[in-house]
Amino acid sequence: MADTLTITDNRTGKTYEIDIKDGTIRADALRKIKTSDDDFGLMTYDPAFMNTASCRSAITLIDGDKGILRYRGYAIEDLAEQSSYIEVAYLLLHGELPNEAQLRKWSHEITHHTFVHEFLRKSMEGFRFDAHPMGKLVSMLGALSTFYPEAKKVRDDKTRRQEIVRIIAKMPTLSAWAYRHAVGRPYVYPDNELSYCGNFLNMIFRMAEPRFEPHPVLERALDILFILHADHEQNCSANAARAVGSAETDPYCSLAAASAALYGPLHGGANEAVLHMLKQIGSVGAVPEFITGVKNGSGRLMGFGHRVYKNYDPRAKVIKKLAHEVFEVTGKNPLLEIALELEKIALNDDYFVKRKLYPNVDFYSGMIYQAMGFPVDMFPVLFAIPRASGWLAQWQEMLQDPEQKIARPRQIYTGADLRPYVPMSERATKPAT
Ligand SMILES: CC(=O)SCCNC(=O)CCNC(=O)[C@H](O)C(C)(C)COP(=O)(O)OP(=O)(O)OC[C@H]1O[C@@H](n2cnc3c(N)ncnc32)[C@H](O)[C@@H]1OP(=O)(O)O
Ligand SMILES: O=C([O-])CC(=O)C(=O)O
Repeated sequence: MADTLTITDNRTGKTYEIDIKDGTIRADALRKIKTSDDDFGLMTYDPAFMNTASCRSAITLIDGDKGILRYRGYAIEDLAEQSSYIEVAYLLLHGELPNEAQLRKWSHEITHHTFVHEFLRKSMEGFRFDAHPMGKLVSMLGALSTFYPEAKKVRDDKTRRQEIVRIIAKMPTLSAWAYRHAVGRPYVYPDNELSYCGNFLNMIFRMAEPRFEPHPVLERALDILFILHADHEQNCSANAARAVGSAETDPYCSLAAASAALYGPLHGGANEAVLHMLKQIGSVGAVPEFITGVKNGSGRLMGFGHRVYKNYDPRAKVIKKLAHEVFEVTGKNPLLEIALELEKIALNDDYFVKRKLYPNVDFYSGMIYQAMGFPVDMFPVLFAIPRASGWLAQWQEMLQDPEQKIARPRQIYTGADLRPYVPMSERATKPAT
């Protein structure tokens, strides 16, 4: 339903009439009301785009107040229970669940692109022994672009599909090699007989011939975690993938940018930060004092809070339940008790209740990864592997949207007015900084 909003600019006294449709003001409605060359028109000031829809998307729906997450209309809980990560990746990218033949073809294609060029394996050797695996992954994704110059044809449907398959296939290989480099063990090549997660676990943990045999509960748990992490609409890293991709940059570099965004502790790096926080707290008895510190500004409660969810993150609910199933096999992660106590106290504390701060996807996932034997610095990498399918779905949708243009927000200029250049001899002397 169309409606009209009348706005008066206090500075110029001009009045503007703006069309609103379905609760949304379109930016072109603002642009069109520019009345003369010395009129800058109207602009929205929305730091971090908290109230600005940067795109239209049919991929993922979040209802943050109700704690609902759906991929292409399917509830995340149903997908976690009944689907597989490879099927979900297909769903995100194609819009529909695959039939049997489509799934077979899709899995086959991905399985047969898992190998990466030997030169990349060698370039891993250039990193320091203690390099963070996420730093290595970001670099390796950028480096991959140099092996596939044809990927620059981003407007070509066939090329795009080829690169999508390659990236989903190669993410586990690069990630596993980043780990093997850190621990000084020989790299394990992909095994095309194995499932997506089975192959990844083999490349990570294999110590002797013929293969690493994961416990089926743990292999399935990893697959469920991959499903839960696959997409999350316009989060910081998807936004980075779209923004960089909007310049028609190739998908490897666009995903390197997305991975760099994910690396941050306020985003995908939070799973790593949660583990450090729980270790630092050290005991259930120390939780109340830690919470008091957070309320007094000592730092944030990592794994809590979300830009969109003002209710329990539905992924965290599934992960919390999954943690108990995993611990039946691995034994309980001793940090679980501290996490449960943190959640209990926070959810009953006015500070967190008033701000609607609940556990997010990163709160419990790390405890599962740790129980499976992954080192803490691999946690953001474990997030990036499945998120690649979401980034690629967002990137593809952006390129296919005829309304999408290069990402280029405006600004409110707060600097000096025009002033004459000051010769060096007339500048005030200040000590060099
Ligand atoms: C996969 C993901 O990316 S999920 C998110 C992972 N990140 C984390 O877990 C890090 C901890 N959480 C946070 O830093 C934030 O909640 C974010 C970054 C996720 C969301 O941030 P925003 O939507 O910008 O919320 P904002 O920073 O404005 O916080 C709103 C209020 O809640 C407080 N707050 C938000 N999160 C937390 C937290 N985890 N611990 C303590 N206080 C918090 C803020 O201090 C602020 O309080 P104020 O109104 O008194 O100033
Ligand atoms: O949506 C967000 O802002 C962060 C998040 O939970 C995700 O990317 O999974």
